[in-house]
Amino acid sequence: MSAISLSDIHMSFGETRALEGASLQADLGEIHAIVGENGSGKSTLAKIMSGVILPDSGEIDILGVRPTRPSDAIAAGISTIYQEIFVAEDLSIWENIFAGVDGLWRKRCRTSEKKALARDVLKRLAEVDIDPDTPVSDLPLNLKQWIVIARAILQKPRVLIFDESSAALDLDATNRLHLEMLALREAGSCIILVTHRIAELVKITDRATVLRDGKTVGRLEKGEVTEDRLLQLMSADTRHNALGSRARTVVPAAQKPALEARRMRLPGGGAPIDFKIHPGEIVGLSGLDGAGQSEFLRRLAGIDPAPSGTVRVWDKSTEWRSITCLAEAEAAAITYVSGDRKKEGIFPNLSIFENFAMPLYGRHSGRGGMIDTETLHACFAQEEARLSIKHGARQDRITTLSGGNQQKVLIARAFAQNPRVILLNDPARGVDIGTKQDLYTHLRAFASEGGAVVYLSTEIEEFFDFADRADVFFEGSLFASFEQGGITQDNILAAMFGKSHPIEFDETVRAGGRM
Ligand SMILES: Nc1ncnc2c1ncn2[C@@H]1O[C@H](COP(=O)(O)OP(=O)(O)OP(=O)(O)O)[C@@H](O)[C@H]1O
Repeated sequence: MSAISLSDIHMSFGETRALEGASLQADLGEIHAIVGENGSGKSTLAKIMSGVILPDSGEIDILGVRPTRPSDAIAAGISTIYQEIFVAEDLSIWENIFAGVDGLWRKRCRTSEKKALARDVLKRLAEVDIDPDTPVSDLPLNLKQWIVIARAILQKPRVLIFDESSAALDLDATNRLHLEMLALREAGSCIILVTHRIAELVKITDRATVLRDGKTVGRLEKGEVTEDRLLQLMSADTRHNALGSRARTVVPAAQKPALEARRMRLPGGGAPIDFKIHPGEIVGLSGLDGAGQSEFLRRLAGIDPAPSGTVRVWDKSTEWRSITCLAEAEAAAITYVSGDRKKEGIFPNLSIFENFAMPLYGRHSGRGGMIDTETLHACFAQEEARLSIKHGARQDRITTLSGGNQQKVLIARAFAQNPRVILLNDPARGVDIGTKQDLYTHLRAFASEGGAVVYLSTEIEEFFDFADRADVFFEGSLFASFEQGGITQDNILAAMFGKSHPIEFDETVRAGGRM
């Protein structure tokens, strides 16, 4: 029998059947992926393995234990890194790294040792040398993600479950994470990997279990884990496999840009940035973490002020209008979708519908401030169908949705605002491959009707056949731009590292480690 065995698991949340006959068998010394569309039950299965929720029925044996509480799982050597980044914002880095595992360390480890360990592990994982007393609230999202990963790895787990936990990491960081996973596998641990980054998964996993609508629909052995096979199993619908390439957008020479930045400098950044996007164009933004692309996008959206330079839009009635704050961006029909939904996207205490409708209330209210809920519900129905949002009742809290479906609500909200320019900051984080492709289709349709799309992604593959141009940031400035044809993995990777020509990468690192 396998070291990890779950058979015929059923689990419902009220009316929602999250798992309906899911099974998984994995062994120590392997990397095992759980794959499936948004809402197919992956996180629920991961939470059952971690003792966070108890299933309604089914057989469970993980290293001889059936965890009924998180502490059972931890005691048996099972560590989990969840999709949402759980850190205590008011505590320091070292306190966060040792939070919850203090009982395991208290007797053996003094505070000074914990601080030293915390500093060392972050040097290795995140390649930053940072004071372990720094409050976590001051840190960017990717460092918070590393803290959570460090906490799990320091427990030397026998089973380590990653639930969509590389989603905040850039390419370089993901490669380092893969090396950690491979080292743990070598040491005899089992890694359970839940991810939508299919290309990455194919490189690193030994076996895969595929879920569809809460059921296990396939188990793939090493040689069988291919992108095509996974897609076939994940979705009964074959439409996702037919993704044609995008015809190049030809911008008339005299056309005014939909949005432009002139001589913009980023805080602590490098050379001033000149940027233009025309109606009908899709521009991809990328770069290693901290290279400035995210800061740049936020300034285009009017969220943060630029230390120097201007952002402006062309409007037939007013001619040029500058954007210096959110209100001006909204008035100019610029919408922004954040990939950090927990921090700046969702309102966790509100319902699914309220999260969608909130920015639309002003637009759909009549005399006396009465909100036209009927129209808003019709808008919701349209977007729900467009993005296949899987949910229970509309009045349920947004937090009852799977992570990917929460993200879809935010994307739906942006579309429903009838923008002229849509700015997306890694929007497909945690979104399944089928929905990603649907999202590209909708963005293309939006562009073909004259909209402009700026799309930041940590996954280079997202730009192929999709973007008209890919702009790559390096050390706080715009370093290189590639047009269709030049948008290749080698060109973009080289520019991310500040090189003008494709670099010879060590294939083992590119593939995620030593196989
Ligand atoms: N606490 C909850 N209350 C109500 N419904 C829930 C709850 N947790 C999960 N669900 C529902 O169970 C189903 C499976 O959710 P789960 O989070 O396991 O999916 P997933 O495959 O991990 O999706 P994703 O890829 O989007 O993270 C979804 O329909 C979700 O809305």
